Amino acid sequence: MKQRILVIDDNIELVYALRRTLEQEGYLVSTVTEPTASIEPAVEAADLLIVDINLGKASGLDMLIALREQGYEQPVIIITAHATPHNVITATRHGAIDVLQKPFEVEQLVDAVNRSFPSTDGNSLNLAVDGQPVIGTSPNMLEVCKTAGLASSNNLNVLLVGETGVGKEVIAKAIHQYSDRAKQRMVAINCSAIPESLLEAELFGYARGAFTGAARETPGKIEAAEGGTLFLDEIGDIPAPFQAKLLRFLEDQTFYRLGETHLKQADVRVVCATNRNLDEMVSNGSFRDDLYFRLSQLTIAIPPVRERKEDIKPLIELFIHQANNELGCRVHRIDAEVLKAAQIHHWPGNIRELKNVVFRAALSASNGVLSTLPYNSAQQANANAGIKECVDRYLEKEGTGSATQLAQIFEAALLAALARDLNGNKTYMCEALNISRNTLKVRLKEHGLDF
Ligand SMILES: Nc1ncnc2c1ncn2[C@@H]1O[C@H](COP(=O)(O)OP(=O)(O)OP(=O)(O)O)[C@@H](O)[C@H]1O
Repeated sequence: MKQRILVIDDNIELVYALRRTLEQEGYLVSTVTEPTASIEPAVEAADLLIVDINLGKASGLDMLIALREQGYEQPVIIITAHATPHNVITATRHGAIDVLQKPFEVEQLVDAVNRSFPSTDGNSLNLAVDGQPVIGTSPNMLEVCKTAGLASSNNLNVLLVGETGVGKEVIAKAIHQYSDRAKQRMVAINCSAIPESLLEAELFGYARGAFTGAARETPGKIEAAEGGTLFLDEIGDIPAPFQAKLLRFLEDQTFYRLGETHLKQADVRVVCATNRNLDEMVSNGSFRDDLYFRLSQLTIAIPPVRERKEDIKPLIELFIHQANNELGCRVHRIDAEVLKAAQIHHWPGNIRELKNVVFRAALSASNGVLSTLPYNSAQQANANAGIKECVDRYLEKEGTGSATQLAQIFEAALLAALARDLNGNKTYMCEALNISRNTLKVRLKEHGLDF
């Protein structure tokens, strides 16, 4: 029997095109273009829904939530021109199996539809959401938000990995805020900031007199997070003895306060983060493999900012707005050339660095325009953090390569550094390199740096 698809979108041309495509694929398609009308009968008859978020006066997300509340369990694919983290996480949190950003290729939709049918076994993806002003509509962030949505709908231990400043804590908060535990607290511990001897007391709590200075009975972070989420940041930095204790706790969520003999039972969801390479640490024996497997029931790799170029402009706009509010600056915009340079900067400190740089620039901006970005001098010294990292990565992955390959890596790093230093001005870049504009364009394109 043919599968029935219901398309809900107020864009008549798009609905027509989708109907044609899906019918050619062998599906039976019905459509709703005026979502104010009662849609339940049409939903009832469908095996899969394709829903736009912005339906004029109505919201596809509200509709999805309402349908779920009424017990409609069909798979839903969300299509939207506004794939913001909030929208993506909310959609996946409420059981959308995919979110496609408009404009999309017809094949992408057909692919998503085809994938949805074999998976009507109750294992469809649910993802998590965040209540923070989280920027990120790049394809890479879309994937992160989808997995965060999945995480928010279950209790699996989550491991967030990514370079410093990419937003691991932000995503941890998102997972918590969109989960059923949102009414309880998310309690964070920065494992690298606590002396080894105090980690256990901090996490499990202690009885009066359990150690010198333990003046009164004190609950630990696990108890503080009861019913909510425990966020263990910098998990790669915990010492071996503590790894064993944490593993024991994760096995059945029971623990003793230090100096007590009464076993306590916890109900917390554990989310961890690290910028270290745990795989490597497991291989060299500095991180227990059993703990690693336990912590990484769901792993979310958050890409560095340089792999989320589409997000840089909205992030800068957000930070300008924040600088205006928090520091009393009066910045209206960033100069177009400066923005271009920012979009190809290496950003080793990721979003944290971007935010600091924008705040500093906002303080010294004149005429309401950011006309330069004061990149960190430490990082400038490293101008070529990029070069070192590229070479290391290259040598790691590829072994020793040919001189030509290495030259390519240096060329890419040189172009990126030059574009940054010259604020993305191609005329100056051509002069500096003594090459034509066309050659510059080709070289930039070849290295994925075209702007
Ligand atoms: N998607 C985002 N949108 C807006 N701001 C963000 C986003 N992601 C991160 N930030 C901001 O960037 C800064 C760094 O984020 P966060 O602390 O979550 O990074 P992290 O990966 O946990 O860093 P570290 O590895 O150093 O612990 C914070 O000020 C945070 O608010």
